Order: sequence, then structure tokens, then C-alpha cells
Amino acid sequence: MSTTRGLEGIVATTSSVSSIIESVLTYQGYDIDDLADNASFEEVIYLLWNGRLPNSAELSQFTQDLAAQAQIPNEIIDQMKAYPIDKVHPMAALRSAISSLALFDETADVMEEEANQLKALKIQAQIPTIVTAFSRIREGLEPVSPRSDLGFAANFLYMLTGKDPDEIAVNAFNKALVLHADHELNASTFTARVCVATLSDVYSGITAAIGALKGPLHGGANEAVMKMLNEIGEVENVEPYIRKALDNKEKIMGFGHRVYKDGDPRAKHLKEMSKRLTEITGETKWYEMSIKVNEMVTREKGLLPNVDFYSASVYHSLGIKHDLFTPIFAVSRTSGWLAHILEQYSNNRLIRPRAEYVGPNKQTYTPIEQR
Ligand SMILES: CC(=O)SCCNC(=O)CCNC(=O)[C@H](O)C(C)(C)COP(=O)(O)OP(=O)(O)OC[C@H]1O[C@@H](n2cnc3c(N)ncnc32)[C@H](O)[C@@H]1OP(=O)(O)O
Ligand SMILES: O=C([O-])CC(=O)C(=O)O
Repeated sequence: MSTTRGLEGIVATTSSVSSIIESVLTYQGYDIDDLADNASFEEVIYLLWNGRLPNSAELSQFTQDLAAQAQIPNEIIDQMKAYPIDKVHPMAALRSAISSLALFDETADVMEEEANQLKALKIQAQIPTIVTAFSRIREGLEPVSPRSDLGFAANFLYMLTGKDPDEIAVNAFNKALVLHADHELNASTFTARVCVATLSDVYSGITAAIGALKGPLHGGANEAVMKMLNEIGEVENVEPYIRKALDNKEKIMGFGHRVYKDGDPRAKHLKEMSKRLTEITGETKWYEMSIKVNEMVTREKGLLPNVDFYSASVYHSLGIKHDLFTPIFAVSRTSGWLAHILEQYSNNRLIRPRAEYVGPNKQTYTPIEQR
């Protein structure tokens, strides 16, 4: 038996949801560059789940269907109020709340295709409500109910702040959601597929995926990037900070990628957004520091920024709390997770690889009093 550490390069499934071929990312065959410049997040969800773009009647119906499911059970709000708020990371709160949602859905374990599609719609619609409600609860504020007259991106920002968001913020947030929606067989999507391949339920698949996304080598990197930028503080500190980190063989968050070796196509969009938004807020130092970190890490290590690097200064410029960056990633990636979960169910086989045994052999049991 031979092993490949971290399953690098192993093709573990077929999928028609998204592809990465020669560093070009597509959702159902549509280049991410095209979608980032033109599509609403609702269109992208529809695309990922149906394999084609909606026409305007279909999009309008889909948007209404999402809006109709956006309210979460009061019990979930009450539960979140009971969490030890000041100690709980919003990703942990989200993981628990999504798991709890299943308890209030009588169809959670119904495996028919239609029931699973309805659960997908509910989860996608309710995840922004959960993230924003938790954010407000921990600040001592009441959650803001979703509005059916707002699109997905606008509604998220509205529920977060209780105020109508401006157009620039909505467009930037929509683009960020589009860019994060799916990414082939990344760690959290693989986790979701492994989970539901046992014929476990959709909620379990999403809960497991949230757990995998939370780690700093995956989705948790965006929050870690902002922590690093905060520690650096000023542009002139970049050089000594990064030098020390590299000398100590520390990983620089937001750089490197398992699949892209010549650049993540999403990063250029986020870089441009970071430039624009920091100009608007007047806090250009976040962009300038990011550029300097980027130049130095690329020069010294040959590593390029991934999706998490510039998204940090983008979300910061939108006034979003740093520990909500990864939950926002989850809000977007849920669309991809759900597409993969439905695809897995449609042609399922248990996912069960092997491990090469490297432990001791031929051991003999010794009674406890002789050890
Ligand atoms: C949405 C996403 O999940 S995007 C990824 C988000 N994660 C991060 O940004 C965390 C930082 N980056 C990393 O840890 C890695 O680049 C990963 C996890 C993304 C990819 O990991 P792998 O493909 O397993 O690469 P691996 O960790 O083996 O790195 C290969 C070499 O490059 C180095 N390297 C990789 N990334 C970095 C980095 N960000 N900073 C410094 N060195 C790095 C490693 O130390 C290793 O060096 P070595 O061969 O001398 O030991
Ligand atoms: O594909 C990966 O390994 C990580 C990634 O960029 C993503 O999930 O968006």
C-alpha cells in the first residue's frame, strides 16, 4: 500500500459542480471572472444547484422562495442567547445552531430528493439569519428579522446592522459571496460529502463542513490574516514582522494553496476590491500593508495570495467584525456544500479509504497489575 500525505493530487470523486483546470475556476462551466463581474449570489446558488443559470422568472421565484424560508425558529434564538456569549467564537455558535436547526425540522431525516432540496433551500436561507442574529445577541442587541424586499447580500448587511446598506457595500459583499461559493473538492466540501455518503442527513453534512472550514489552514485563514495585519499595525512594520515570521518558519496566513501553484484567480478580484474599499473608507493602510506583505512573501517564498488574503481587508472595510469573516465564508460556501451534498446523494457510494498501518505488531496483552 502506498500513501499520499494529505491526499494531494488524489481524484476522489467526479463532480459537475465546479472545476479548477489550469488555475481557471469555473462553476458549472462558467468562469469565476465572468460570474464575479456580472452575477448576483442568488443566480450563483441557482446555477450550482440546477446546473444552469435561471431566466428572470426563475430567478425571481427562487429569490422569493429563499426569502420565504429566511426566518429561524425562536428556539434557535433562545438557544443562542443561552450560549456563553463572551467565550464562544461565532463559527462554534454557527456549527451548534445549524446542528440544532435539524431538531426543529421534522423532515431532517427524510431522504427523498424533494425533501432534501427543500432542506437545502431552508439552510441556505437561514444561515445568514443565524450568523447575524448571533452577532447582535452577543452585543446585547435583538436580532433583526430578514426582509423579503432585499436581495441576499443586502439582507445580510441589513440584519447585521439594522440599517439599510449602501449600494457600494451591497455590490462588494455580493461579489465576495460569489467568489467564495464553491471550490471543487476543498477540505470542507470533502467533509460534507464523506458525511452524507453514509446516508446521514443534510444538516449533519453542513455541520461537519462548518467544522472543517473553521480551521486556520482553510476558511479560518481570513480571520488570521486580519489578526496579522492588526499586529503589523503600520506599513513600515511589514518588513521586520514578516522577516521574523519567516525566520521562525511560521506560515503566513492567506498564502499558498494546495491546488493553485501559479495564483488563485479569486485573489485579483478581492485585491481590487480591497483597494477600492479602503480608498472609500480612507483607511488605505490596510491595502498598503497587504500589498507589502504580498510582495515580500512572494519574493522570499514564491508563495501567492489565496482567496483569504485580500478578503480580510475587504470585510474589514465593510465594517464587519473580524471573527465574522469565517462565518461569512460559510454563508457563501453553504451553496457549494449543498450542491455537492445533493450530487453525492444522487449517485452515492460510501467513501471509505484505507490507512497504511505503521504501528507496532504482534503485541501481547499484559494484565494491568504487571504494567
Ligand atoms: C479557502 C482556503 O482554504 S485557502 C487556504 C487558506 N489557508 C492559509 O492561507 C494558511 C496558510 N497556507 C498554508 O498553510 C498552506 O499553503 C495550505 C494549507 C493552504 C496548503 O498546504 P499544502 O498544500 O499542504 O502545502 P504545505 O503546507 O505542505 O506547504 C509546502 C511548503 O510551502 C510552505 N508554505 C506553504 N504555505 C505557506 C505559507 N502560507 N507561509 C509560509 N510557508 C508556506 C510550507 O511550509 C512547506 O514548506 P517546506 O516544504 O519547506 O516544509
Ligand atoms: O480548495 C481549497 O483547498 C481551499 C480553497 O481555496 C477553498 O475552499 O476555497
